[in-house]
Amino acid sequence: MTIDLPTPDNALKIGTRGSPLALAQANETRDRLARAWDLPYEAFTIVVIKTTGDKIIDRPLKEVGGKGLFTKEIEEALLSGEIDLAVHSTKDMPVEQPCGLLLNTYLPREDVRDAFISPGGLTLADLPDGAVVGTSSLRRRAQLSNRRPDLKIVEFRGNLQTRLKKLEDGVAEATFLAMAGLNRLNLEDVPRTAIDVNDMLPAVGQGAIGIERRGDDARVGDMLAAIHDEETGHRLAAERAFLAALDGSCETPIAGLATLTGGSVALRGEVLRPDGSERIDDTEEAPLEDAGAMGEALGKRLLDRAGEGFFDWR
Ligand SMILES: NCc1[nH]cc(CCC(=O)O)c1CC(=O)O
Repeated sequence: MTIDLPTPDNALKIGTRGSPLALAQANETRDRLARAWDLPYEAFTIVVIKTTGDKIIDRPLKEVGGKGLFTKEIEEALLSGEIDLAVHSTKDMPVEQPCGLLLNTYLPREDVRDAFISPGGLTLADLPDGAVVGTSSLRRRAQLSNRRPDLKIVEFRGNLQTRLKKLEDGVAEATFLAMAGLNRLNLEDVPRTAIDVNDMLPAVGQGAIGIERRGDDARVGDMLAAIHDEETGHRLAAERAFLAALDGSCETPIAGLATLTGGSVALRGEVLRPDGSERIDDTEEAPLEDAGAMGEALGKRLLDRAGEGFFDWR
């Protein structure tokens, strides 16, 4: 295969948000591409793009509304040719991409678990009755309310550093973060305990870096093929088809995690009422090639069992 590789004079442009986590993910992508194709770092430039979600930091995202708050400007830059590929946290990605764009390259997945973060070194089970916990995630809020209706949950937005500062300031006694984010930022000092996935099922796509590109850009497609992780790809095919069937937006508490055993993919999915008063979960398994169809079937089954109005606030 001969492909026209980028050079320092004609560098490949990698688009990303500007948060420390987003930059770490863009750097990992650049490192893997440089190694896979034996290119110098200078053959890539990292282009930081500010998204609507980054600009609005004082309101819960569900009030701002809509999907793609963290992706719109980045996808516009891809379509206009301002960047050649975009690096995302898959968990933040809508299930469908705009016409002309493809999201099907995934790097090897990090730890998928949520972390319980408490400066006092507490675990979830130790939290005293009525304790205040901060989170901006509807899924975590619903899962926590389901297990511990006694806790008081407060809104906690901002990037990882902002949230850690809020804990230091005593705004809440504990919060949750993805293990993947802590690991990618080498935040060994942050007091955390990893939560078993059976106690708190992660978000679809959690821990996976996804790379988006123009569908007609064969050169970038070839370059990305060298760093794609097949196993993560199969897991994400199941999880994202599950999410799509449930019409998951940031307004619905949904969790889902696929694992591979031998030649098959197993998926566990969960939906909750926003107030945590009810939780429905189920599992399904299929051969690898049926990952998408299986995910969709499980999503439809949960939707059926949930019935109309399940996700409404009350
Ligand atoms: N919604 C923000 C977000 N998107 C991805 C991650 C963590 C990294 C990942 O899951 O890949 C986080 C922060 C968090 O949930 O703690």
